[in-house]
Amino acid sequence: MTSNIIMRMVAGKRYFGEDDDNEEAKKFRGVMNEVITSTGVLNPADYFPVFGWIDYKGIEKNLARPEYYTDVVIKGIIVVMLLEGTDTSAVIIEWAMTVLLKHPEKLDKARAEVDNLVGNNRLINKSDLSSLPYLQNIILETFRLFPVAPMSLPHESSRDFKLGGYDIPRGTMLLANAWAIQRDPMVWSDDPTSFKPERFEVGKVGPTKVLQFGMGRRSCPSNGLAQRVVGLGLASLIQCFQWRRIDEALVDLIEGEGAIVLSKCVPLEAKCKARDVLLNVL
Ligand code: HEM
Repeated sequence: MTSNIIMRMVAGKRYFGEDDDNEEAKKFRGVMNEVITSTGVLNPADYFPVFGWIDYKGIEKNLARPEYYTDVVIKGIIVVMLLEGTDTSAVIIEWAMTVLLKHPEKLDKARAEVDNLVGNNRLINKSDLSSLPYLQNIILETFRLFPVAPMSLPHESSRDFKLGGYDIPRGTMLLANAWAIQRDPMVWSDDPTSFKPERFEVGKVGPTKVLQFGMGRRSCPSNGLAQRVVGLGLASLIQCFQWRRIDEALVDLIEGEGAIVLSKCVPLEAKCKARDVLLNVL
């Protein structure tokens, strides 16, 4: 879904779904897999320059270093949109479904909210999202516990400054540990490691404490698009299907390692059954 949205924006084409058997679609999916695998990894040389000199993991030799805007750079921008815009939204929807399957009573509450608002004879659309506060709180709580970019993206200090008593020289790479901040008991006093969408109910903790899109002038430029894609994606899954765990075992919350995007270690597997609304509208 997320790849199709971005590719429709970039080239007016879809490469997943009904028409996914043609050669162009196969080639596109192959290229995307390769790009996600090679750019999603953390490069140890960013943290310890010595790894760059010996080109540990062979990452450096694959890095293009463009000097000016060419077709290659423009292509790079499109690839950034695909990279930043597909995996991120898909991963957070997967985490949200994971925690909801772990807490079926919260899934029931979200389904009741969607059913009450939308009913049984139409599919949810983007104008419904602002009237679904519990769904929004579920998304916020998922972002809090499983920030898509747990260390944000690397920034660089533009001048010397002091932070927490440390001197930080100009040109230092700075990473904000959103994962730790969002589980910090000093900020989240009410059981910070538990999944509690209710903590964001009006009058309690403000949503601005969650840094899911970063902060400042380099924060995510697609914040609005991403919120709508994640909201509509998750709400549609809840509205259209009845979800169950594949067996009695609890769903695991184990995080994958070593990537910029925080995905699950093992992809979520679940059982689903179409709900009446799908039969009514299709
Ligand atoms: C759930 C979805 C998404 C999340 C959680 C997310 C999160 C982030 C975060 C944390 C950053 C780094 C901010 C910082 O350095 O302070 C970022 C940057 C960025 N994101 Fe997103 N993003 C999402 C979706 C998207 C989409 C859909 C696009 C494009 C279509 C996109 C494009 C970008 C770009 C281009 C940057 C770099 C901005 C810059 O360096 O100035 N993101 N995003």
